[in-house]
Parts: sequence; C-alpha cells; structure tokens
Amino acid sequence: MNATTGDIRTRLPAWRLLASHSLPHRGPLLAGGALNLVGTAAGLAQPLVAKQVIDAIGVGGTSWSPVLALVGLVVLSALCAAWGTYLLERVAASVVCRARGNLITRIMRLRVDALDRPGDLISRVTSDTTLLSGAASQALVEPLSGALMLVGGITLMALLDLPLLAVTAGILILILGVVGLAMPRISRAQQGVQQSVGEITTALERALGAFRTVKASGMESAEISRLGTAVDQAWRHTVGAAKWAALARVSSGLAIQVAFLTVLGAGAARVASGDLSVSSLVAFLLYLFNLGQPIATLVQGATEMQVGLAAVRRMREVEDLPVEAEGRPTATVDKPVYRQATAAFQKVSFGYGEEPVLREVSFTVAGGEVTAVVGASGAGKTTLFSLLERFYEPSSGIVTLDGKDVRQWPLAELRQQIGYVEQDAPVLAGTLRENLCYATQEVSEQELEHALARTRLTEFVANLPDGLETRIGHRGTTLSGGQRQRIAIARALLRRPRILLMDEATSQLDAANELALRETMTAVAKTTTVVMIAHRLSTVVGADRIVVLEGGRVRASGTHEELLAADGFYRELVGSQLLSGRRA
Ligand SMILES: Nc1ncnc2c1ncn2[C@@H]1O[C@H](COP(=O)(O)OP(=O)(O)OP(=O)(O)O)[C@@H](O)[C@H]1O
Repeated sequence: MNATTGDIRTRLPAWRLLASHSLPHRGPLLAGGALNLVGTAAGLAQPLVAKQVIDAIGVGGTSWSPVLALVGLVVLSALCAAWGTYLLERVAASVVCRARGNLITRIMRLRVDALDRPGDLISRVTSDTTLLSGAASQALVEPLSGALMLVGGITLMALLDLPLLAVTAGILILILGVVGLAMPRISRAQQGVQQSVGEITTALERALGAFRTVKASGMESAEISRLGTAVDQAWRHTVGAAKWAALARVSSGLAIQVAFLTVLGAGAARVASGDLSVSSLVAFLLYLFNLGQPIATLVQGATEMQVGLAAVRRMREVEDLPVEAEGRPTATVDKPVYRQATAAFQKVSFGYGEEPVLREVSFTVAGGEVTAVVGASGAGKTTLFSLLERFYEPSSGIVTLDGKDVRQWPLAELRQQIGYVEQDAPVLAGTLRENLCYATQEVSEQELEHALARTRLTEFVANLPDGLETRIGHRGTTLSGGQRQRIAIARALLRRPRILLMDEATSQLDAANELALRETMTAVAKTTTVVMIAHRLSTVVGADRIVVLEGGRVRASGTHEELLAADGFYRELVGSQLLSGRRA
C-alpha cells in the first residue's frame, strides 16, 4: 500500500473502512448470507406448517404431508445454517488474515521516526484485527437474516391476530430504545479496551526489551505495578463495555419474556371469547418465541459492529503514520556492480525536532578510502549515517551517493549499496547462519567461510556445539558484545556493499581482535569505501581522511598528521584517546 492509498483510506468514515475489509470476500460472504436467509425462511415457515399439523389433528385427519414438510423444513434450515455459518467463519478468518497482512506491510514500510511505540503497533496487528473478524463478516449478513425473520415473523403475526401484534410491538419498541442507548457507549468503552491492551503490550515490550537492566536495577516490582495499572485500565473499560452489552442483551431477552406472558394472557382471553382459534394462538406464540433469536442476532450484530468500528479506527491510526516514499523489497533489486562508491554531504542541516543537530555540514567521502568521523558524544555522527541511509531527510542541503542525490535513488537500490554496522550491533533471534545471511540469501559456503575468517569468527564458530546452526537468543543474549559486533560486520560484508558504514563497531573489541579487524578493514577498503565512526584513536590514525565534528558542524578534516598540526580540538580529542564523553 503506498502513501497515497493510505491517505485516501484515512479520510474514509470508519464504517466504509470496515466495509472495505469485507469487499474482497463478497462472494463467500453473499453465499453465506444467502444460505442464512434460506435457513431463516425455512425456519419462518415452520410454525405455519405446525399450525396445519395441529389443525389436521384437531379435525381427526391423518395426512402425513404437513408432517413430512415440517421435517423437511427442519432439515433444510439446519443444513443451510451449518453451511452458511462455515462460510461466514471462513470469511471472518480471511478478513483477519488480510488485515494483518496489510498492517504488517504498512508497519514494515514505516519511516524509522514513526516507530515510536512498537508494543502498541504489535497489539494493533494481533488483537485489533481479531476484533474485526465478527464485524466484517457475520455482523454484516446475519442481521439481514435476523431482520428478515423479524419482518417476516411480524407480518405473519399480523395475519394471525392484529390486537396481539399491537401488544407485542409496544414492548419491542421499548427494546429498541434501550439498545440504541447502549450502542455508542459500547463503542467508546471498546475503544478504551483496545487502547489499554496496546498500553499493556507497550509496557511489556519496554520491560522485556531491557530485561537485564530491569533485574539489575531491582525494578521488577515497579514494572509489575506499571503493567498492573495498564491491566486495571483494560479491566475497567472491559467492564464498562460489558455493562452496556449485558443491558442490551438482557433487555431484549426480558422483553420477549414479558411479551410472551402478556400475549399468553391476552390470547387466552381472546380464545375464550371465540375471537381466536387455539392453533392461531399457538402459531402466534411460536412466532413470538422465535422473535427472540432475530432480536438477539440484531443486538449481537450491532454490538459486534461497534467493536469492529473501534478496531478499524485504531487500525486507521497506523495508516496515518508516515511511510517511506518507496518500499520496494530489496529482493527485487539486482546485486550491484562491485565497485567503490563515493558519498558527499553538501551544506546539510538537519534536526530531529526544533533544535538543529547538523548545521551546514559539508564533506566528501572518496571512493575506496577509509574515512573516519570523530567528535564528542552527541555531535551528530550517527545522524550522518541515518541521512545517508535516508532514514531521515535533511531540512536543507544535499546528501549524495555516487554524485546522485539520495532522494533520486530508488530507496531499495540505495540501501543495497550500503552495508551498515549499527552502534549496538543487534542480532536477531535465530541461528547464526540466519543472522549472517540475513541481508543476502545467495551466499556460498566459501563466501561464508571467508567472511568468518575476515572477522576472526572462524574459531568461535568451530567451538560452537552446532556451528553455524547454533541458535542465538533474543537480542543476542548468548553472545558477548564483541561477538555481536563481529557478527554484524560479517553480515554487512556478506552483502558485498559498495560503501560500508561502521558506527563505533570496534568499541567493544579487545585489543587483539581490534588489531585484526583493522587489518581486515584495510583489506576491505581495497574493494569498498569505508566510513567509520570511532572513539578509539587506534582505529582512526590509519584512516585516509578524518572528519572532525563539533556541535553539528564540520570543524576540520584531513589526515591524522595534518589535523594534529592544525586543529586544537582534534589534539584535545587525541589527548583523551578520542573517548571524550562531552556532549556538543
Ligand atoms: N531519533 C532521535 N530523535 C531525537 N533526537 C535524536 C535522535 N537520535 C539522536 N538524537 C539527538 O541528536 C543528537 C546527535 O545524535 P547522534 O546519535 O547523531 O550523536 P553521535 O555523535 O553519534 O553520539 P554518540 O557518539 O554518543 O553516539 C543528540 O543530541 C541526540 O540526543
């Protein structure tokens, strides 16, 4: 789904959005609805045929045909109900499946800055979509058969006895009033329930995402209490919705009972006065009794509709989030020509909010060179990489790759050129092989072995019980920081990038591995342009060019020797081994 489609959809009223979920399944939906109607019609005819059976017995008749017709109607309505229900359940499952697929696609294509509360988004995919099922299937067609049964039943009751129908109608109008009062309240409460479920998922995601920190800080109880608040909130909203749903359901049931007793009394008097036959009273009472089901179906349908509308509103909020301009899957892009890329920042300014982070930054990264970016913490180094990857766009100025504005590149193609080793080198739960081949499926065993050797992982893998098939825990919990970084570097190299961005990727390596990796980088630079953010002096002295960033501006650039001679701030950084904790 592209941004434009999303924009159009977000302007649609909730009920039309809900209907749009059902539209692709209109065939089975209509078939299920039709079967329901046939079953309902067969059910409607039953009391009339029952009346014929009673009349025939009353006059001493022995005809079997009304009895056979009655049996046939019972079987027909049961078969239609079973088949119809299956079709509608199937549609419900398909609606959920499609809605989840659409939401997942949308979420994966969100801009990085839109991913604010992942837990809440998870709950929209898992929980909200489930609530859509009833509203976009059964609740659309079953009320139709309910309405048919109601109208048909009332018409036939009118034919049987008008005064008794007047009594029934008065009581039914009362029900409609109560149900109408309850529906908007159910909708509001249901939206609250879903919001609270989102809060629970968000709070859980927060706590589990930093599980060790929670434990090391002894904050289990605080997190339990935070989650407890969200759970209580969900409970309160659920109870609120349940109160109104119960009122709507009970009042409809109660009305039928009251109507039944009233009609029984009034009908008995009319039979005694000779105005009504016994068989007509029995048939009338059967219709009245049968009204309970369509009324319950209508109330249930209206309630489910409110639940579905609440879900669709929350799903629409995901569609309001900004997606990347182009989300072509990387798999469709051919492997790039293998040559070193160049990059340039031309008067680039950028801020995440009001406050500027980069101010008119200009520098070039020559193809095949190793460029190091140094600066105090918070100077904007990682932000430079984010702009090159086009996670964000500059407020002014141009970022280029191979001399072409990154905004002119097809997004997937742009990212295909770049290998990115993030600061905290995340790994994904799965096997080591899956992690290494994450960004490239077509990797030969030789290439894999070569990448392991280059990142000094060969021995580590050889000592693992299942080698490359060893499972790595959630967020790499079974690995050291250094191992995670080396895996991230190997993964990036396997992608055969034309430019490799490394964000402090060597900060967690021990001295021996860091030296080895520096040699690797020198070798890699022969075929790939390398830009590295480093806090260690040892990793930058050999760079072809060093860019010194201070307070979001390029303060100086040159080789280590040139900068030592010309820039006091660089000398200061070198004096502190570049490990300055100062913020810009
Ligand atoms: N996603 C974001 N939203 C808002 N502000 C951000 C975001 N990412 C970074 N910043 C802010 O932008 C500034 C520059 O951050 P950046 O990560 O680029 O610095 P850095 O030089 O890489 O720092 P470090 O060396 O500590 O990693 C910081 O003040 C940071 O708080």
